[in-house]
Amino acid sequence: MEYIKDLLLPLKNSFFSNRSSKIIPAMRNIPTFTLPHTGDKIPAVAFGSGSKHRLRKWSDPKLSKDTVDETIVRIIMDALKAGFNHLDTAESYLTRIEIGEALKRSGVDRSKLWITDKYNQGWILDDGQVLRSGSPSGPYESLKKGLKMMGLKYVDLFLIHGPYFNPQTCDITLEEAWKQMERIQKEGLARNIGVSNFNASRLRKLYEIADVKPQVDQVEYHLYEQEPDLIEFCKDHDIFVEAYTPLTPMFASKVGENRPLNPIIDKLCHKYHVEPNQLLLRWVYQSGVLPITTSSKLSRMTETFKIFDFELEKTDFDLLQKVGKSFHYRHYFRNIFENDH
Ligand SMILES: NC(=O)C1=CN([C@@H]2O[C@H](COP(=O)(O)OP(=O)(O)OC[C@H]3O[C@@H](n4cnc5c(N)ncnc54)[C@H](OP(=O)(O)O)[C@@H]3O)[C@@H](O)[C@H]2O)C=CC1
Ligand SMILES: O=C1Nc2ccccc2C1=O
Repeated sequence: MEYIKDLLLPLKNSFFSNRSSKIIPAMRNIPTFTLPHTGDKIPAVAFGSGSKHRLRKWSDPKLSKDTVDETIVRIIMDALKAGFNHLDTAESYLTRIEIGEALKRSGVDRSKLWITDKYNQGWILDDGQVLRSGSPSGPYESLKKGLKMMGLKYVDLFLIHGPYFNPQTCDITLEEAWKQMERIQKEGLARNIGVSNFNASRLRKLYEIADVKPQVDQVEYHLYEQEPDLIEFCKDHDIFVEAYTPLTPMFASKVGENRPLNPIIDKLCHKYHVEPNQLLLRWVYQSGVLPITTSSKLSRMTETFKIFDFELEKTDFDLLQKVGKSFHYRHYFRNIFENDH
C-alpha cells in the first residue's frame, strides 16, 4: 500500500496548496538601510532565490520558466514564514514564477515586502560559454514579463544583472538598456533602479551616461572579497551596495586547507555565542552593506535574524577585516572583476 500513498501525496499537495497555505510570518523588527536618492527604506537582509535554487531549475529538464517547482515554492514560503520581508529574484534564475506562487498562496501583504528583480542581458561565463539574453529587446520587456509571472504591479528594485552588452549576448547597448531602466522607474514599474556585477570602471562609464543615477550595485562581497575600490566609488557616488554569496568564507576551505580566518571565526563565534554564518552576515551588515543569503532549511532561515541582536566590537570587526584581506577568493565573474579594469 505504501506506493499508493506515494502516488496520491503529490495530488493531495497540489489540490490543497492553493487553498490552505496562508501563513503568519514571524513578527520581526528588521532594520532598514535608506537608499540615497529616493529615500526608500530597504530591509537590511534579503532571501535569495538564485544560486542553489537557480541551479535546481536549470539542471532539471522537466523544469522551465513556465513550470512551478513545488520545492522552491515551499522554500520561499518558509522564508516568508521565518520573517524575511525582502526577496531577491532574477529573470535568469527562472524562479519568478515560484515567487509569484509563494506570494499568492501565503497571502502576505505586498506593501510589507521588498521585491528585487533583475533583467537578464545575456552572459559570458568564466569558461567562455555565451548565454543569450532572456529578453532581446531589453529590460522593459523583461520586467513586464516578470511582473506578470509574479502577479505584481511593481517591484521595489530592478537591476541590470551584469555588464555583458555585446552582439553575442543581446540586441541592445548598455546606453539603450539604461534608457529603458529610466523609463521603467518613471512609469512606476520599479521604485528603484540599479545594476549588479559592475566593477568601479564600468560603474563610472554608466554614471557618465545616466540621467537617473543607479541606486544599487549588487556584487560578490565577503571577508575574502572586500572590493575596496568599488566600495569607495559607491560611497563617493551614493550607490548602495548589496552583497551576494556572503557566506563564502565558510566554504573557501577545502578538506585539509586551513584558511587564515578559520581560527578567528571559531574564537569569535565562541565569544559572541553565534554560529559562523551569523558572524559572517553580521560583519557584512556592520560594514554598511546588505547581505543576500539563502537556505533550503527553515531552521537556518530563522537563525539568520540573530545578526541583528549582537554587535561586533570594533577591534573584532577590524581583525576580521584585516585577516580576511590577507587571502583572496572570488566565486563568480573573475572575467569582470579580475581581468577587466
Ligand atoms: N547578482 C548576482 O550575480 C548573484 C546574486 N546572487 C543572489 O544571492 C543569493 C545568495 O547567494 P548564495 O551564494 O547562495 O549565498 P550564501 O553565501 O548565503 O550561501 C548560501 C548557501 O549556504 C548554505 N548555508 C546557509 N546557512 C548555512 C549554515 N549555517 N551552514 C552551512 N551551510 C549553510 C545554504 O545551503 P542550505 O540550503 O543547505 O542551508 C546555501 O547553499 C542568491 O540566491 C541570489 O539571489 C547570488 C550569486 C550571484
Ligand atoms: O545566483 C546566481 N548564480 C549565478 C550564476 C551565473 C550568473 C548569475 C548568477 C546569479 O545571480
